[in-house]
Amino acid sequence: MTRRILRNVFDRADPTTAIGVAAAACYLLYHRYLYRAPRPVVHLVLLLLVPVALVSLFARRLSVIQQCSHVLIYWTIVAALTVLYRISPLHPLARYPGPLAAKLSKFYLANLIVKGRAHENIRALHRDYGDVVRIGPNELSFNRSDAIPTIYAEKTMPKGPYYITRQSLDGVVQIDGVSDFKEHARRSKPWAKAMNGTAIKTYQPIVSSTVAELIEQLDKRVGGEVNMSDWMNFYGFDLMGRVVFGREWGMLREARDVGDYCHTIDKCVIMLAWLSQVPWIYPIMQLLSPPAEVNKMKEMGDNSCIARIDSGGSGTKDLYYYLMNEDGSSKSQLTRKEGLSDGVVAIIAGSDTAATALTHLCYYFLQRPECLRRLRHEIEEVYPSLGDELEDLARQADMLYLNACLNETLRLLPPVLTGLQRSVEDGTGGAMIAGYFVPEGTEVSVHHYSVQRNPKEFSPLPDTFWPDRWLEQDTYVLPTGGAIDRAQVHTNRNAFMPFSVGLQQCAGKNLALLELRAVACALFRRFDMTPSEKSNLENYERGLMDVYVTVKGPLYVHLTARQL
Ligand code: HEM
Repeated sequence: MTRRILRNVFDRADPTTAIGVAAAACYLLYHRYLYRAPRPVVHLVLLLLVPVALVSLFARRLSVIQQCSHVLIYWTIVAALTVLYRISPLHPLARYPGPLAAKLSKFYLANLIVKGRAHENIRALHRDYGDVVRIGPNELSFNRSDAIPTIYAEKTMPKGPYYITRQSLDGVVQIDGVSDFKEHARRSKPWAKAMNGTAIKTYQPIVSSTVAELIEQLDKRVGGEVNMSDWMNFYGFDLMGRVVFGREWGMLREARDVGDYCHTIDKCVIMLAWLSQVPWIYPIMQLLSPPAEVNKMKEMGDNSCIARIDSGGSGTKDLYYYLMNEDGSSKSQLTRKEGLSDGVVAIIAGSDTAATALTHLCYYFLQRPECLRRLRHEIEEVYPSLGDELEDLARQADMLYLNACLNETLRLLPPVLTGLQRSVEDGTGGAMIAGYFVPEGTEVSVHHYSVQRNPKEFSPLPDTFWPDRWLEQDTYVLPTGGAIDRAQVHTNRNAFMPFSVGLQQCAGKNLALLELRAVACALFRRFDMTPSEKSNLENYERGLMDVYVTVKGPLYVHLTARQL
């Protein structure tokens, strides 16, 4: 009976109209419910099974070629409706300006990522279009410090679909991809314990001995040419291996990228940053076998974590000791899979970012040697005896000029340049951000590379390395010459967010600052640096790739030992 009715309907219905109605329904489903990275099976059903099944119902009236062309019509209608709606005045973000290509598709941002220039491109968009720019069909970028608390600190906006790449095939999410606030609170508890004052004190001897090894190696290379970018990577990696698991990578000792891990991580982050911009592709990619680099990165972390978990703990108070609750002092416990996943995060999040910040610091001192001389003066004042700066790291937290130099480096070139996407959740009715109404279902972020160079937040000379802006003084001498008084210097600390802000900010900030200060004090006290013939300082910034974290090029210098 039903079959007969259906046959009657399909005998009378116009195939093109039927396919058009089905395509419109498919579009509405995607638009209303499925725009956030659905499972591959949903694409398969809606984009393949539905049109193929539909044309097969008309098989008696359509030739094979006509059937194929009707499937094509279906796809074209879905695509056309998507495009038209995105650029129409009916779209909830229609009032926000931005390039046409960005309004049409996330491939616009993905393309910027592949080229590595997203940080500069988005800044240019803010210059052209204003403080709030539509950088994706459903995405806004803010270049305003008053957007920071609402987006990051008020616990109302969870992480956006960008973070889908933090999810593994078996459903475990790395801590930096956990969007539910309650679940995040559970996952971050062990991190808080691993980064409190007591834990940090236990890491200090490890930091000191790793810095000492770096210095020893650089000492052997005095008079020659040294790629500081490589050496900072070796340091960052070795330190994280030791602090996190007590593991020896031996990069400083062997003066090379042992296991090719630094290089592998760079390749992985480029791939993941691209995929994060088009999150609907990620579940499809997960069905394929992962690229060799991803396997290698996973293997590197897993090898260290599995050995540690299986041995029942080492008893050494390193980061993993706290993370895995090896002393049993905490009620909440990460599962084995969560422990594996966060162990890899610790290595990657901690090694690469710190190495990048230190290389940038060297770059700025090459540009402004007078700043280096002033820092050295402060180091020698705080540590009159050589060697103390390696023994007593606690004093470094209060070194005003040192911290001003680090802030200035992290302001101009934060190691995480673009990203930190959050969502205005469905069902909230939208949100007011910095005086702008943002409808629900919108992804938002503050572009910290832009906001940290915004003249309304940092002036004068927002693009110049000028550590003095972080100091409280009555008068300031400008790097361009001339003096200005305090009222003319504007430094908005609330616009400074290299570690992000709020509950989901960098879990390793305290350790990061400890290691940055330690290297700066020991390195610049002992060595002078000049750019080598191979290094073209003007091209250094142009060579940086913004792939969420920064992939940096070489920084060649000549090292000279100072008379101490
Ligand atoms: C200069 C060095 C560093 C910088 C600039 C930095 C920056 C950041 C930023 C911006 C985030 C927020 C990411 C997001 O919301 O998408 C983050 C998260 C994180 N960082 Fe760092 N980081 C640094 C060093 C470290 C170190 C040394 C560790 C520790 C091993 C670490 C561990 C983490 C973890 C676990 C998260 C995720 C936190 C969460 O989602 O709760 N970072 N970092």
